[in-house]
Amino acid sequence: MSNTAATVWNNCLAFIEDNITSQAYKTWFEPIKAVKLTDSALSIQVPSKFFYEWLEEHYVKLLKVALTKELGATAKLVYVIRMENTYGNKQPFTERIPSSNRSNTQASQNVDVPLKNKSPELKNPFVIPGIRNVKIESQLNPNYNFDSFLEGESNRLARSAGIAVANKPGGTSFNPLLVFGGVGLGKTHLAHAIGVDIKDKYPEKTVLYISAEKFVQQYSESVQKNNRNDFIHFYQVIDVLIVDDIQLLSGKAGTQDVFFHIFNHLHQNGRQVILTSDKAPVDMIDIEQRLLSRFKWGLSAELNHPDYETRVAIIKNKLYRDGVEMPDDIVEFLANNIKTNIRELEGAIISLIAHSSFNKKEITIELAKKIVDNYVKHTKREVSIDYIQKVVSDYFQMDVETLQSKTRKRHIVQARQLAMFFAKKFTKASLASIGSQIGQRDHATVLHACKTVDNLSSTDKQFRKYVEDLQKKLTI
Ligand SMILES: Nc1ncnc2c1ncn2[C@@H]1O[C@H](COP(=O)(O)OP(=O)(O)OP(=O)(O)O)[C@@H](O)[C@H]1O
Repeated sequence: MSNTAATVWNNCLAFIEDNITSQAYKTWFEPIKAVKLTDSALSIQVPSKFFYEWLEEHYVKLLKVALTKELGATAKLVYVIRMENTYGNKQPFTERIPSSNRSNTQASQNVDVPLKNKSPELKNPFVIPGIRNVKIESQLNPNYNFDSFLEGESNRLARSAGIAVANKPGGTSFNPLLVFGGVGLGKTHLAHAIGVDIKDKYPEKTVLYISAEKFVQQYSESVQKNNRNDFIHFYQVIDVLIVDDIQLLSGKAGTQDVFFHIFNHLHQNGRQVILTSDKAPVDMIDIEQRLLSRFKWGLSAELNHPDYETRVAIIKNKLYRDGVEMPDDIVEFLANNIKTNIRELEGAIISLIAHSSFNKKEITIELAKKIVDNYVKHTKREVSIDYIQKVVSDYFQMDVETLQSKTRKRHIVQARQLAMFFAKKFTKASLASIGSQIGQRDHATVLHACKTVDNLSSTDKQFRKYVEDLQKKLTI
């Protein structure tokens, strides 16, 4: 019986399957098709250039043994790269690899290099050593590390998950790790800290930090320059991908699609993905469902507002690092007055130090009050959920515990729903976070409350008056 491409390849596959894990076999060998057999050269079709690079880097020896068994010592393997183009063109196409790619490899003398753009086939991988590891600048800020990221109740889960991921990137169930929380609460700092720690522990790993904004921009440039595939390949070789402010992909269907493919590739290959967002996945809008469900695969860890002790610790740590001393009563004053944004807390400290050194004045409580006024005025618009509950409870002459209780009494339910409605309106907190702060309810209850308040205010005159009164009280 004469050999055909299919029979030779099937025999090779049987041998390969016995020698690697079934996951690797499924991922890297099942998608391959044998397309041609001439003399002792077997052509196999692979779905991407990246695929070819991966085979060459990881399985070239195994392929050589398998093929030599079938076709003898002169066996040759030829790759045909056929891309199923999911990014616009409907037709699949066969990619031509420019010869410059080959000269990048640590080539031996007798490399059989295809002429530039002449042939879509990469000949004889057995004599071409693997593609060199590309060096990618990680874009990490070394000052944003775990030592400078102080632990408190508000960030314990996210910080511990971050440390677990850094110890074993891609090897925990926190993949992706999604860190979410309001403005200035440390999402970027924590994301960098994980990357910095991974780089310390695993210097050979390729780590990349990128803001979602930059990612969107790079993608649209790649579309303009018609090199989307290079863009995708670049991201597919990364071991640890950190994307900051992922909510910015909202409404950008093309970028979401490409990110979906990159994400799947990384995830399937055990690489680590770390994302940050100003919202919980459940609150993200205009993000495709299939992508949202990927975000929920791993762990979503929230950064909450820091409690008083953590705020004091953050201030003291900053002063210590800047070599500045400040009386305890001023530290306490700052911690008591700037509660919802660590960036503003840091800003107040910097302003205070600058004022006192430029004007050569002592740091006094009066100066602190003046400076904090700038921030508090600014933050006054950011009403806290505690404050909303207090105002609503006072208005209905009940205490906050009653408002939060499990009772189904109509006027208490309405007060609770109003508190949820205003919390959604006046704060950046997620539905889940509002629910947990107003009587331990879930996000669906908060959503229902918001809809009910909307409906009642357009149909019930008395109820509309409640909404208007409360709105005034909360915006004075
Ligand atoms: N736990 C912490 N310990 C020490 N510093 C912190 C902590 N959390 C945040 N910071 C500091 O607060 C500032 C704001 O943090 P960061 O920029 O990471 O916030 P963010 O949540 O990414 O904000 P944004 O929503 O604006 O993107 C940074 O200077 C950061 O170092």
